[in-house]
Amino acid sequence: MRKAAIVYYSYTNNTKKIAEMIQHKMGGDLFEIKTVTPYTGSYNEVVEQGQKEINEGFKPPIQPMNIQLEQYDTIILGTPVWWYTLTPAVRTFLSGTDLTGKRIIPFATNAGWLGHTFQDIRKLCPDSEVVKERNIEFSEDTLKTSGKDIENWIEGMLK
Ligand SMILES: Cc1cc2nc3c(=O)[nH]c(=O)nc-3n(C[C@H](O)[C@H](O)[C@H](O)COP(=O)(O)O)c2cc1C
Repeated sequence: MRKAAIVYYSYTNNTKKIAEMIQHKMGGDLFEIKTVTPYTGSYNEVVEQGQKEINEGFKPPIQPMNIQLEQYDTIILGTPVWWYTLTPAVRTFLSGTDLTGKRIIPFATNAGWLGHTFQDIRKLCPDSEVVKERNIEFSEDTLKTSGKDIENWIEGMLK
């Protein structure tokens, strides 16, 4: 496998931790998706704002990422689950980036309600090969999915 790009968005760092675990185990380049306007306010306020954005299909502007896509044939894509789907910032990234012909390995961190996250990612990347998706559960900031399962999944990516 050629070098992979690990692209992720993370609001409370769970997804970031998994992205870093992947990089530590198999190498690759890390790219964080950041919104131009950060989410502010209490957690519950962000949960409410997130609901509104998901319902409206809002795509928040994201900061330039300077990712040279031609260097990668595989994109490992990490998103938290917000209201049963991918986060608005990851939607912006997928809508604005041509991933034709790329292999996409998505993972989603969540608190137990994955919803239709992977189906929605597939719809946004009709010209990519979306494979080996992985649901990773946390309880607040404690990892619930077994570390061994995650390691096996990461090792399986190299095959
Ligand atoms: C706006 C918002 C909506 C959320 N909606 C869901 C959900 O639908 N299902 C779920 O299991 N967890 C949901 N969560 C919890 C997060 O998916 C979970 O804590 C995730 O690991 C956070 O990732 P992060 O730390 O990388 O931001 C939501 C959190 C936020 C802030």
